[in-house]
Amino acid sequence: MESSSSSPTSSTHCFSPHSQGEVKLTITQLEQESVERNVFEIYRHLAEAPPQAKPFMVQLWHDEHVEFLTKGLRKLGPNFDVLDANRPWLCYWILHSIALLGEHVDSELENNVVDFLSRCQDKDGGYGGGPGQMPHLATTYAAVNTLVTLGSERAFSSIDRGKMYEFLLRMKERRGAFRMHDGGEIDVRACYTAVSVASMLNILDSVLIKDVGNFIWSCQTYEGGIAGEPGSEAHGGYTFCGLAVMILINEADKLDMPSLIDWAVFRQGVECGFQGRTNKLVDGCYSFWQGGALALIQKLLSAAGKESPLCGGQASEESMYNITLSRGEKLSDVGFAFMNEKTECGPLFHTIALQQYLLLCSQVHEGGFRDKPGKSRDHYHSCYCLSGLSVSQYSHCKDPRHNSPSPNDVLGQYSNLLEPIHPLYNVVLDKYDKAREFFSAF
Ligand SMILES: CC(C)=CCC/C(C)=C/CC/C(C)=C/COP(=O)(O)OP(=O)(O)O
Ligand SMILES: [Zn+2]
Repeated sequence: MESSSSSPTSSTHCFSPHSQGEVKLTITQLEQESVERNVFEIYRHLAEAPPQAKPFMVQLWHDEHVEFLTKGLRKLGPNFDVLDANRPWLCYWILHSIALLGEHVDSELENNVVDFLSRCQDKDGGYGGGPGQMPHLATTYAAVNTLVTLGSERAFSSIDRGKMYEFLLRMKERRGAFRMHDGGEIDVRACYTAVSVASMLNILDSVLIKDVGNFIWSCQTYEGGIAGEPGSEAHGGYTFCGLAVMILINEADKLDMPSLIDWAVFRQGVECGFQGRTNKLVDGCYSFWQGGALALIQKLLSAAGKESPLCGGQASEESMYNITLSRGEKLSDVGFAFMNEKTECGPLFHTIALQQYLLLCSQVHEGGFRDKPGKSRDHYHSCYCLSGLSVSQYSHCKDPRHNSPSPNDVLGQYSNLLEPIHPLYNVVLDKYDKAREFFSAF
C-alpha cells in the first residue's frame, strides 16, 4: 500500500546514493524513516547502558498495567462513546490482559461482568455490543472469551449454547463462510469468530464447518498471507484468523504452507516488531496476529515431528498439517490435541527481538501498551501486545502446561514472565483447560 505523493508538503527531496539525480521520498518512506529513527534511538540507549542496568530498562511494569486495566473495567470517560458497540471487547481486552499478568479481579467485579454480558446476550443467541444491540460475531467471540477467562461455573453456564448454535447457523451463508451479523459482511474474521466460539463451547459440527475451508483457501493471496475476503490484500489479522480456522477444522493442509511461512516471517522488520502487511509500519498489536500465526505454524510443524523440513527432517505431505485424532474424538477436540503436541520445532521469528520491541517501544511506564512510540496506550494494544509477549516468551517451551521457559528465553528479569496462552483462541491456557472440562461434559 504505497502512498505516492506529488504535493511539495507531502514529500521531501534528497540525493539518491545510487544515482546522480534528485529523488523524492514518498509519504510511506518518510513515515518508515521516522519510525526507524525513533526506535533506533530507544535501542541506542539500551546498547549504551551498563550491563547491570539493562534488565531494569526492559522491565515489565506489572503493577502499573494492572492498575490501568482494572480502572478501565470500572469506569471509562466520555471519549469511549465511540466504543459503545464494542463493550464485550473492552471486557475481553482488559480481563485477558489481567489474566496474562497472572492476576484476577475481585468477585464483585467478576459478577458484574457476567451480569453485564448476560444483558448483551440476544434472546435468539449470540452477543451484541451492548444491551439491546443486535448480535454480532465479533462481540460474541469477545463475550465468550471473557466468560472463559473469568472461569467460574456461573460465567460458563450463563452462555445459552443451544441458542448460540442457532445463531451461528443463521450467520452461515450459502458458500460456507459466515457473515458478521444479519445482513452483514462475509469475511475471514466472521469464519474465525464463529469456529472459535463453536469449538470452545463444544458445538462445532460438520454442518457448521461445511465449505468454510474452501472459503479460507480462496482468501490466500499470491504473497502467501491471507486476506479478509477473496481478491483483497494479505494482512496479519486475517492471516491469524484464517490459519486458526483451518487448524480448528483440521484442513490446514489446504493452504500453501511454504508461501504462508515465507510471507509471515518477512513481516518482522528491523524495528524488531511486526508489520501487518507489506510496506506498512510496525505495530505492537501484530506481535500477536503475526507472532501468534507463526506460533501456530510452529505447532503444526511440530505435529509432523522430525519429518518436517524445518525441523531438520523429511516432510510427508499427509502428516504435515493434520492433527491426528483417535477414534471417537470430536472435531472440537482439535484445539486440545493441538496443545498436546510437544514442540520439536524452534520458533519461526526472533522472539527476543520481539520482546525488546514490546517492552521498550510499546510499553507505557504509566501502564498499558501502544502501537508504537508517539502513539497513546489503549486496551486493544495492551491485550495484543501482552498476548504477543506471552507467545514469544513460551515459543521455545515444549510443554507450557508442565514446564516453564528457560530464563534465556525471557528478556529482562524472569519476573517479566506472563501466563501462557492457547494460541488458537487467545485465552490463558489454564482458563481454556477449565472451560474445556466444563463444556466437554455436554
Ligand atoms: C478476531 C478478530 C475480530 C480479528 C481481527 C483481525 C484484524 C486485526 C484484522 C485487521 C483488519 C485490518 C485490515 C486492519 C488494517 O488496518 P490499518 O490499515 O489501520 O493498519 P496497517 O497499516 O497496519 O495495515
Ligand atoms: Zn495496532
